[in-house]
Amino acid sequence: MEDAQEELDSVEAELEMVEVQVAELLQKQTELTSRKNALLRQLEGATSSSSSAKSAKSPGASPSMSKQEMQRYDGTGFQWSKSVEQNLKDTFRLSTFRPLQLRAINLTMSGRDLFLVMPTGRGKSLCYQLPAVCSKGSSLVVTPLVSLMEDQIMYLKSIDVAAVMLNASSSREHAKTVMAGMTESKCPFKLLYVTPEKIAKSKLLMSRLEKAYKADQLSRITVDEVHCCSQWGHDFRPDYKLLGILKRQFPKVPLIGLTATATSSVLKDCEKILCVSQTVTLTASFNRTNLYYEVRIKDCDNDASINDIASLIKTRYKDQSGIVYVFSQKDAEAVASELQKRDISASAYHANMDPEDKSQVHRKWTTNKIRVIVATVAFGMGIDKPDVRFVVHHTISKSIENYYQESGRAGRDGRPADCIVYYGFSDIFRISTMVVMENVGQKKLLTMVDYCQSVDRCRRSLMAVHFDEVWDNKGCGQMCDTCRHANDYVTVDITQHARQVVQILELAVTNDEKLTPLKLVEAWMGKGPAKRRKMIQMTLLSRPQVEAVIVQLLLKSYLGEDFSFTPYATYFYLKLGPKAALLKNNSHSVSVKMKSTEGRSASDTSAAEANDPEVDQTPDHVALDNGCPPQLKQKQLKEQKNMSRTHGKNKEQELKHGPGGSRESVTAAHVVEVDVEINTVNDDGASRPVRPCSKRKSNTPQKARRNPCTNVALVDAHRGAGSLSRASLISDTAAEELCELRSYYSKQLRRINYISHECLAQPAASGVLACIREPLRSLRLPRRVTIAQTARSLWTRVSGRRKLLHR
Ligand SMILES: Nc1ncnc2c1ncn2[C@@H]1O[C@H](COP(=O)(O)OP(=O)(O)OP(=O)(O)O)[C@@H](O)[C@H]1O
Repeated sequence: MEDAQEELDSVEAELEMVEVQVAELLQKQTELTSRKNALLRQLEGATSSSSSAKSAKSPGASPSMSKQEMQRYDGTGFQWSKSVEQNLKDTFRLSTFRPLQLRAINLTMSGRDLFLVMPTGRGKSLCYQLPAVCSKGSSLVVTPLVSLMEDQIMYLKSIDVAAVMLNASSSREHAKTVMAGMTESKCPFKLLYVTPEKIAKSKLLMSRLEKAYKADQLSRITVDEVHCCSQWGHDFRPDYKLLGILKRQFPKVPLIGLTATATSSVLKDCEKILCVSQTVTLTASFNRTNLYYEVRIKDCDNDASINDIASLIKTRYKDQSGIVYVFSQKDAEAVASELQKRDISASAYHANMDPEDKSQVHRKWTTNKIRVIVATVAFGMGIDKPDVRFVVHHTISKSIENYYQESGRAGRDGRPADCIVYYGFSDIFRISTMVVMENVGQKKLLTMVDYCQSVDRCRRSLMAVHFDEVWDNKGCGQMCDTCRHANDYVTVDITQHARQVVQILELAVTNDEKLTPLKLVEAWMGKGPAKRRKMIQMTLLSRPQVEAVIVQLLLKSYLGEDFSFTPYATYFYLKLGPKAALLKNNSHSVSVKMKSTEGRSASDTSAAEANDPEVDQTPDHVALDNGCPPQLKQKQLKEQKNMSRTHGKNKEQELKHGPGGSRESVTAAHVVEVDVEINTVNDDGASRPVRPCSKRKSNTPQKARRNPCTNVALVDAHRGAGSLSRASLISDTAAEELCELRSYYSKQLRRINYISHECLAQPAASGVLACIREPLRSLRLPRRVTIAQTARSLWTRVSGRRKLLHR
């Protein structure tokens, strides 16, 4: 039995090692694959004729159109060209086409099926509205939202283009007139807007479309927001899945799908769903050069972020129009009311409002009677107010596509505008529970989190990767916070922190416990049951740093997500991720990029101020994180000042390389590193133990952490000058722990004493004790270890000696 047990232990140990190696290889594979893809994209970019009009390609297996053939569609020698030109000027009152518009119009007029991927506000609508005006009969336009239809119809009416819509709330009378008109030889309207639900549910509509098709009166099928077809798209709508019927029934009618945010895999899916093949895809660069992108860290105190937003609106965006996006209907009401309290003309907008109220709010905002609209994502697609100077996200979006779409409401007049997102730790998990049911919801959310967490990569480059676009960082033109503060970050080794977090989660597994992100943060910061506190290594990082480390570990798969469902709610937990085992390997390290403490905060300049010589752009303060709200910055600044008073010149060194010259730490709040020596040396060179310190109740670990620097104590003030080089700066918390450890150690010593007396059956004699005490006294623990490691190491040695005695 014993042999079997022994072998089992060794097999298990070996297995563990193999698992670590497998995980390491998998990590390597992921890195290599992503590098390979980046290189392939680079090569593809170098060979393609990309410009602002990036490419014309087919998302499916169908062959792409040749460059020459494609260029032909930029011309004006088609039979419809004259009419197109004339209507552009006379009907739409525009003088020239924007990039890709003419190509798209010529392609659809020549009967090709087409996907047009163009950033928000670039003018996709013209690419189906102008052909509709220039064609016989009417065009069918499938649109996801009634509000979108209303906007378009309002606009078309204003330029005298006849357009109608059919949706669930259309009266019977209206529906009858529209359907009758569809088959007339001179159709009374040029565009018919319908929802996908109408196509799926109205047999009458389908039969009328059939008649119109046969009468050659159905000129085009337009699918607006075409990404909604795909289950991989961010706005997947099941009824869009049924739109394949249109191309199956009316194969000769050209289809044009429009979207601002579809990746190639989404388009592939759309192609299948819509039953089109040989589709030409025109992709314009996603880049909107007039938008300034910025990420700010959201204070856990909601008031602080509201104050920050309010102050932005009242100063930087004084008298300007903008949108504040929020997470929920409740947030929309609350944030709008908070802004109103701060004398800002703001109104809420969300799906649960009365349609009449929604229209009223929208109208007032469009006519500048309300300056700020505080909205959920219900307010988005099709909003075409040209002078939106800012789009602030009070909560991060659920994906990059969503963020791009929502922030894209800004600056549609081509003038500078700002897109600011407030990124908060707890918001990640609120959204996570919301998107858990979505196909790739978690993955998309983490990409958005990665966008926010990034301190070194251009925000545009992150979007470019997401939208499969080859990107040159120069294209940003310093119009994002990371480019504007390019060297404002340091690389930090967080391996030890990662091990501590993993240890807490392992302990939770042992105790059959699940930890929410908040619980994990608190546990790591030393809150929670005393029993747990004793068993884990508490961190001295500040709360924002703790949160940043945890998010990084989640992004890097050292941590994973776990959900539990009740009939009323979904709960989010953190668990060990696939790469957690790698941390068992001593040679494995985890490093991340973090905002350095030096330099100007990203939040200090906007798109408008970027080129303003009046604005002072010299570094004026020390920042801890990406553009914290001023209140938070002040708090952190205060901490830093305290710190610098204590540590003086060492701070510089520690910020760059971490305590002791290593690259361990990044911010001042993290400089309390415990370097324990149980024995200290007297002036005379004799070794003596650390004096027990009296327990001070006021110095709870929490309090000590809140003000880590003011309680810094020198372990032994009586050290001689020679031993000062080894002196350890430890906080009261650490000193307290050390005292506890010492008393524990003494108890063990007494136990050994007792055991040794019993075992050796000798009268109480100092000789036995001396033989243990001396080696114990001379224990010199390695530098740069934590208290818990010290305790473990001590205990191993103490029990080793006890075993010796037992023999
Ligand atoms: N060729 C052009 N010249 C000048 N302005 C144009 C041109 N084409 C479109 N616009 C204007 O650009 C604005 C945005 O156009 P449009 O609403 O079609 O954008 P979009 O790409 O559909 O955006 P979204 O995806 O947000 O719906 C409109 O005000 C439109 O009048």
